[in-house]
Amino acid sequence: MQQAESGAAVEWRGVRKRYGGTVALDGIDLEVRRGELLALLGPNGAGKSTAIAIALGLLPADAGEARLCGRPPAELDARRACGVMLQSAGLPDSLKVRELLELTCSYYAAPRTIAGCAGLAGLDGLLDRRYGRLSGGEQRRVQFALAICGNPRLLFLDEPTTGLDLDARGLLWRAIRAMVEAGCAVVMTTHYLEEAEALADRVAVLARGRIVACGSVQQVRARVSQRRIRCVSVLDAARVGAWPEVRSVCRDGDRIEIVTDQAEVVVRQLLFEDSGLSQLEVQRAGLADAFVEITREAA
Ligand SMILES: Nc1ncnc2c1ncn2[C@@H]1O[C@H](COP(=O)(O)OP(=O)(O)OP(=O)(O)O)[C@@H](O)[C@H]1O
Repeated sequence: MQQAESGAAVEWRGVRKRYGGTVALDGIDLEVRRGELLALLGPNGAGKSTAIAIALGLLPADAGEARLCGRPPAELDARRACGVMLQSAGLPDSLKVRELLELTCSYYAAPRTIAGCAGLAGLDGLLDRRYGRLSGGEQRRVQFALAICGNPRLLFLDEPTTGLDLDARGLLWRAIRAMVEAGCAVVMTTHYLEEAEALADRVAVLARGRIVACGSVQQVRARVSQRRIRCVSVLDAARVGAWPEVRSVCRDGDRIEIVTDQAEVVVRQLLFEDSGLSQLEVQRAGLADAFVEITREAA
């Protein structure tokens, strides 16, 4: 199947969706290209799953449209180019992992080998186990293997690492990176902002059905001027918290941590008031800080 003329693997153009009185998507425009991972971020209920469901043709848009590789999502060829890992899978409990993989591979013209899927998703040793007897994290890895077994050119991952331990999460990150390097376009939702920071080429922040920030992780971080100051100090946290430039302050043992938009002013004041202050660090906003700030503004 040919790629869209625009080069987008998936695109949303003016997409709106309401459920009764609830506006889930309020006109979103977004696209993801081959070899690019877009992290779709947003608080609960922001509209992320609805956006994915519309792109997959599982839900109709009220207005606007989504395209997969330039085609309407309802077209079988367009959907065959996609791998999908949604939040709930509804797989039959009684089938063994190998059987699930063989069955799913059989839908595709050029699937991966079972061993290839198992290696990427960390399923070695689980292939002859029944799906229903696996732990939640093991089931999530099987769902990932099913999403990639057709060698997709476009991969939708809705909170793929929820419930995974650190090793399994690391393994999935490596597999996702390998897919992107091989030219796959990936749309991933996650509530783990360090995951978006580690994997995403671009992030889009949804709030109340609108895209309120979109760009590289650096660009989104740069949207907020916040800095975090950490130091060992005897100053009273409540007193520091009353300075007009300080947004928040907390004490952890002998250390205090301050969030501010005016780091230089606050650092000068700290040093002026506590000559014994030590271990001073100033850090710019991380993606998590930017996310909190941007979604707070949107609310
Ligand atoms: N079938 C439905 N009927 C009514 N309202 C719905 C339905 N599905 C979703 N909604 C509402 O639409 C809004 C967007 O939901 P959606 O599931 O897309 O959000 P989300 O960003 O994926 O949230 P989460 O992070 O919690 O998964 C929410 O207010 C939700 O309650």
